Amino acid sequence: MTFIEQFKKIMQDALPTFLENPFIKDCEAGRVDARALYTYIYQDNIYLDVYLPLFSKGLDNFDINSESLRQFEGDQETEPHLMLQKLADQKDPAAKKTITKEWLPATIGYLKHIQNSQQEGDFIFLCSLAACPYVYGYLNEKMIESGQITEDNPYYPWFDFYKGTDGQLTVDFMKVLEEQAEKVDADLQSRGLTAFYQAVQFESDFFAQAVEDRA
Ligand SMILES: Cc1ncc(C[n+]2csc(CCO)c2C)c(N)n1
Repeated sequence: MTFIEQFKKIMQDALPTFLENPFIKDCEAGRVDARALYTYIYQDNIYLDVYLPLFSKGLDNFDINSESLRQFEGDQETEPHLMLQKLADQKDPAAKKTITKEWLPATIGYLKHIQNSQQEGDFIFLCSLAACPYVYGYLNEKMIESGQITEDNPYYPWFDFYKGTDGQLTVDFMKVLEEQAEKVDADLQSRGLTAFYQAVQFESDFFAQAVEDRA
């Protein structure tokens, strides 16, 4: 298996975990839990404040200038957040005042994981950064393809957004990873896969924590 095939295998194996995730299950059922959505958006803003500058650094390390990857610099994901916020506003705008302003555990854990990966070197760092685009691109595409999210689902625009924008992003990111993987030894490759695997788990925890925070 090539390095990228192993990445894909990790993602495929993780898919059932995402499909059982309470946040994703709400989406699939078209259920709107306003508080969970406001919490997700709030935590995601915290996450992106730290992640996006790191993402830029990760790309700089390898002189990556692909347009599809660079377009995310400084983009706080306003568009997808507004899609979820609209659903929450229609359902229960008062829920917004009840969300916690603290950094939740998966937000902290995920960001720490990426920062620890950065300490381990450029290659491991890049692997840990890859889960963010890969999970959203893969999961959202799969759920639309399989008919789990159809056009009449209120979350359809959100799923379609990531499916649409991240197809090329994932392709470009994987190309860079494959090129870099060829330059490192088997031990580093395996540590890179572990860093990616752990980041994928944090993506799932990140969704779930928004729902688990229900009072
Ligand atoms: C926790 C979390 N993970 C992934 C994304 C999606 N996302 C954020 S930036 C970006 C492009 C660069 O990786 C993508 C796909 C998110 N919003 N929140």
